[in-house]
Amino acid sequence: MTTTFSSLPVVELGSLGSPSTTQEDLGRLGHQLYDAFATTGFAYLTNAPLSFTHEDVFQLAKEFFQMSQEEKMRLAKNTFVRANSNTYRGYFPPQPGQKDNLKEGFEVGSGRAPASKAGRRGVKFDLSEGNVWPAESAFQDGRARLEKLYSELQDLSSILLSLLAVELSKPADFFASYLEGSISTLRLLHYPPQPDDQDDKVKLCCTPHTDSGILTLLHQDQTGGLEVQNAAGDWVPAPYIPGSIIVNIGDLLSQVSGGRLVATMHRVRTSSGYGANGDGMGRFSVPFFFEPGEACLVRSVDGREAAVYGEHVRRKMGTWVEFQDVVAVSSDTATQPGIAVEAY
Ligand SMILES: O=C(O)CCC(=O)C(=O)O
Ligand SMILES: [Fe+2]
Repeated sequence: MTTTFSSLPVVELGSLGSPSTTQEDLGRLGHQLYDAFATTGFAYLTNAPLSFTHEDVFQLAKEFFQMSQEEKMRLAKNTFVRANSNTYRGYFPPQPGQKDNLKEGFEVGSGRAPASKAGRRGVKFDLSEGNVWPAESAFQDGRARLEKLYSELQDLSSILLSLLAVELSKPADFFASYLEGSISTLRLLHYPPQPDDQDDKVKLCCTPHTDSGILTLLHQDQTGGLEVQNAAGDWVPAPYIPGSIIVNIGDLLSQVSGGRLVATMHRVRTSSGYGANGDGMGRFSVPFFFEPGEACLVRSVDGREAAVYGEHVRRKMGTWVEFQDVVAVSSDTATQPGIAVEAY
């Protein structure tokens, strides 16, 4: 159960990167994380052991979205460009019909070659497919930087999960099987600036939802707009705190914990301005979704719930805006060669 929190707790992770960390330090961190996820479902993490600064991450996101639309559409999922074979990884353009979810994104998986193509040919969404990348000339060493960021966020998720396992009275390696063939997703998001209508209605660029999976690590820029719902139904702002990332848990981890931990509703309001940096580019965020392997059998700590992870994703996909039927794309993109404009 969430509480009537009015701000998100802050968990200081500095000791994780230190060679003198003791078991006691780790135990303390585990308690703090458990408390945060049991009451709020969300926390700010400070001093996370990442080699990337906040600026590095958003520099990377901006470099990606500033590429030409043509280069980005070359990476579009085949929902948007019939000629492309990527079904699950890659670029999705803003969909004008999605007024409260207006965003473009780029999704990257582990990049590991899938064990076998058998049984995967012809599936509508291949959850284990490889990544697609912009041309080196358009994105310089962006691929290497994204792969490194992915790997550091995967390692951090794995450490956080081992701390949580202990809090759930399980061995620290309780979640180790989730790492085998893990299909975690690193998503770059850009919410383009929106016109400032002169009325009092709340305007959203990401509608209320809970994350569906295990653990999310979110980098957000200084624009603000992220809000988290407390037990009273109030939307509590979760603005960027310098040097922090946000962590929250998804529906599946809530089930795994036997309901001890909560997956909390959140949304993003559009800001009236044009992004915190006054650069007129809108808002950027970079969520990383820690995910088990497609074939991973996910069990609850008290042996009740069980789901095969890939099946869980396929069940949830219908609720993800990026995978809802694409009825139209903008006329700009529709006139590009090779782009199919039709429902699937
Ligand atoms: O953009 C954000 O800050 C949040 C995005 C989000 O909640 C999501 O992609 O699940
Ligand atoms: Fe989310």
